[in-house]
Amino acid sequence: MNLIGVNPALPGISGSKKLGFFSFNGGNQPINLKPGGVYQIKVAMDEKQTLKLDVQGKVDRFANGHAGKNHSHLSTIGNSTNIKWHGCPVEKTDRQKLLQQRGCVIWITGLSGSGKSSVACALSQMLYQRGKLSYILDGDNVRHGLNRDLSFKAEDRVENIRRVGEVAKLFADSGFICIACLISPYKRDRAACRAMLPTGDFIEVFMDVPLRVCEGRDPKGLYKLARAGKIKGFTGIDDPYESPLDAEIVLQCNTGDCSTPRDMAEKVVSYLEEKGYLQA
Ligand SMILES: Nc1ncnc2c1ncn2[C@@H]1O[C@H](COP(=O)(O)OS(=O)(=O)O)[C@@H](OP(=O)(O)O)[C@H]1O
Ligand SMILES: Nc1ncnc2c1ncn2[C@@H]1O[C@H](COP(=O)(O)OP(=O)(O)O)[C@@H](O)[C@H]1O
Repeated sequence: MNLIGVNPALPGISGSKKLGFFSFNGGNQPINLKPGGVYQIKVAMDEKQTLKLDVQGKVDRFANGHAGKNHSHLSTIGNSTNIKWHGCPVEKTDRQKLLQQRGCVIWITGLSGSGKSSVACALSQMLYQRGKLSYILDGDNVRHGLNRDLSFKAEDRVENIRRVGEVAKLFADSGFICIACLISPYKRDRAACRAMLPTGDFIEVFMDVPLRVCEGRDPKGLYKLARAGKIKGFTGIDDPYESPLDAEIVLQCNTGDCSTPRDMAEKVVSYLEEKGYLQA
């Protein structure tokens, strides 16, 4: 932690005072101490002449990905004016300790029929068997409720992804491993969802399955209808899909002979394990 412009008379602090700004995960963030809270604050200078602060007690902590969280002032966020973030003492880290896992978002993108839902279900099952909590946000399912007002025209797909991204962010903040599986055809929208989360917590999984394989499966008969012109704007037929170039995990299947959804999910579990998401 690099402290900038902090009042050195820290031990005498009382009431609610903003101490200044410190660098946390790369950004300058204010620390607020609450009236009535008990804090032990150690200040030390390291060999690089950087002030070090060690605060123990109830402190408002900040994490990346909480754009617009302002603990002291009224804010305008989009069309919402005069709003103020309400912090609570039980935070993400506390929930994660309880669950013995780290909240994150596994974002599975790919064409219709590429196997997104199958991998999501296999992954959720494998995590459950290990005692890890996950929740699936499946595009098809979310369109049955929260996003029932949205169509498949470009601007509605954008809104679909934005809403699911925001919900996924909340799940991750709750400590869950949130598995979002949507076509999510536009790079920009996936990048926007990535930007909602702390670095590393958005794990993009690309179902790299070519159109001919997906079309060959066609479990819902939708490709057939799209080819017949009965569905307009179908992804991969007459609507675009922008493949990711920087996905954390690529699950490939070039032929009809693919590895099973379970084997694919295994790769995601290994990634989570390696990155420390399966422990607090
Ligand atoms: N025009 C069009 N294009 C693509 N897909 C269509 C369309 N119309 C209906 N469907 C069915 O909707 C499912 C995709 O919903 P998503 O919310 O994941 O789509 S998107 O991310 O907003 O593009 C998708 O489900 P999956 O097959 O599970 O991907 C389709 O069954
Ligand atoms: N790895 C796989 N190998 C062979 N068939 C698969 C595989 N994954 C999924 N499928 C089949 O492909 C079809 C589409 O799978 P689904 O998971 O619904 O894809 P999506 O959610 O991307 O539309 C289903 O009939 C499913 O049983």
